[in-house]
Formats: sequence, C-alpha cells, structure tokens
Amino acid sequence: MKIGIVGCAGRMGQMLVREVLKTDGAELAGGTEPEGSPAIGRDLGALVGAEDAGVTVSADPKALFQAADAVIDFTRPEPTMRHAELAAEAGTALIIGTTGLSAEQEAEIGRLGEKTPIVLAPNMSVGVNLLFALTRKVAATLGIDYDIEIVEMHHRHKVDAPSGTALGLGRAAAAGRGVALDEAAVWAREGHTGPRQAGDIGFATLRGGDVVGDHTVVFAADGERVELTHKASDRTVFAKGAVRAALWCDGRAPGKYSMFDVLGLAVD
Ligand SMILES: NC(=O)C1=CN([C@@H]2O[C@H](COP(=O)(O)OP(=O)(O)OC[C@H]3O[C@@H](n4cnc5c(N)ncnc54)[C@H](OP(=O)(O)O)[C@@H]3O)[C@@H](O)[C@H]2O)C=CC1
Ligand SMILES: O=C(O)C1=N[C@H](C(=O)O)C[C@H](O)C1
Repeated sequence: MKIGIVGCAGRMGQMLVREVLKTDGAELAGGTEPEGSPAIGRDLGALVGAEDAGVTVSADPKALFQAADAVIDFTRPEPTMRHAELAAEAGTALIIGTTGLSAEQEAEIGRLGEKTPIVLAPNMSVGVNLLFALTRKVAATLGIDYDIEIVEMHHRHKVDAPSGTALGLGRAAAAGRGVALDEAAVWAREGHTGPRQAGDIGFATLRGGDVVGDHTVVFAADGERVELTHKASDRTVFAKGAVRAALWCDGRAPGKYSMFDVLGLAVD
C-alpha cells in the first residue's frame, strides 16, 4: 500500500515516515510540508536520518493524494480540512491524528467520509484507546458520587488545550454517565469558583519540557479515589497506530471511522 505523509517534517511526521519505511506491506508515496519549508526537495529517508527513500518532500498535497492509496495527517486543523477535501476528491483513504478540530470541522469530516474512508482519532495508541473504554465503564459503574477530574500533561510545544485525548476521555466519562460532555465540563478553574458541583467533569492542563503525553482520569469520592493513568514515553506508539489504520483502510468502504473500529474494540 502506498502511504503519503503530510506534515512529514513535524515531530509526528518524522516518526510516521520512519514507521512506513519499516512496515511490511507499506511503501512511502511521498510527503508534504508548507510552501517555503526548508524540507522541500529533500529525500524523505534522509530527512529522518535513514537511507534515501527515492521520494522527496513537496508542497503539492493534491499530487500526493493522487499518487497515494492512503495519506496520514498529523498537522493543524486548517490544513487537515484541506487534506480531507483532497482525499474525498481523489478517493484516497485519510488517517487524521490532528487535534484541536472544532465540532463543525469534525462534522464536515463526517460528510467527506461519505466519499472515502477517513479514520479520525485524537490518540492512535492501543493503550489510550483501552483507557477510553475503561473510563466509560468505570464512570458508569461508580456513578455520580465519584467526582471526575481529567489531568493531562504535554511538552512545551503543544498548541491546543485540553489535549484531544483529554477531550476523548471526557466524552467517554460523560457517555458512561449518560450525559453530554458540554453540559458537564469545567474546562479550567481560577479565583473564587465556589464549591464543586455534583456531576462536573473537570479538566486541568499542564505544559512543559519534552513530555510526550500523560493522561489521568481521577474518580474521587469520600474515603477513596480511583485513578486511571496512561503515560506515553515514545511517539512511536502513535505512529504504529496510524500506519496500522492506513493498512486497515485497504479495500474499506467509505465512512468516518475511529481507532475503536481499527482495533476491533467494542463500545458497550
Ligand atoms: N492522534 C494522535 O495519536 C496524536 C496526535 N497528535 C497531534 O498531531 C498534530 C501534530 O503534532 P506534532 O507533530 O507534535 O506537531 P508539529 O508542529 O511538530 O508538526 C506539524 C507539521 O505539520 C506541518 N504543516 C503545517 N501546515 C501544513 C500544511 N499546510 N501542509 C503540510 N504540512 C503542514 C508543520 O510545518 P511547519 O512547522 O513548517 O508549520 C509541521 O511540520 C497535533 O494536532 C497533535 O496534537 C500528536 C501526537 C499523537
Ligand atoms: O500534541 C501532542 O504531542 C499529542 N497530542 C494528542 C492529543 O492532543 O491528545 C495525543 C498525544 O497525547 C500527543
């Protein structure tokens, strides 16, 4: 399967290039970066410190979507939306790891998914997808007496908050309680906030250093506390999940899919 990487010089882009190069059944179709990037014209293998791959970085996503069977996108919301349009036009599968998408943008991706398979997931690691399922189950089991708080920490370069994964954990907790996240979420606290309201789902965001991605869901009651934690120490876990999703799209019917679909995890 020919796989293209948009944003191939980014932190995740480089991991994805390396992962495609070492995956059986996957071939690198090319990569893109924005116009003016110093990476344009460089061999993709050399870009990531590997042997020459025989394909170069371009600023032409349209050509990449025409050449590839699947494209993986870990960039920013605006280019991701353009890439989703190109995927739908070319009938190329698209794997989206970009976070910080608005509800409207996610809905538009759903519409474009009617034309081609699109996998959209805020976290492609197996461990975090299991954590989504566990969070939903624990929230449903423990009930309203257990206050839910979601804490995440990421590296100093991250531009969106809370992380896409923290939002996903919030949605899972809300689903376990049978409520909508928007009605329960407390995104941050400052000043004289008054006491915590029963049913709130609180978020706390930490940024610093080179932290790859830590997430904890706290269920705090009188007399005890349950904590579910995932810590990513290597971005390879996300790249492996994304390449697995791209291969999973081979021959797949159009649709908007999640990593639960790719991993065969059941939602109950
Ligand atoms: N779903 C998951 O499992 C994970 C998701 N993420 C998400 O992935 C996204 C990227 O993260 P990260 O790799 O750390 O960020 P980086 O900033 O390191 O990488 C983003 C890359 O995209 C490039 N880019 C920007 N605009 C375009 C464009 N129009 N065409 C092509 N390339 C473009 C950037 O180029 P330039 O720098 O020149 O602007 C940069 O190289 C974030 O939203 C992050 O939250 C991250 C890890 C895991
Ligand atoms: O920006 C990152 O680095 C990460 N972003 C994703 C998110 O927002 O949840 C996933 C991972 O935690 C790393």
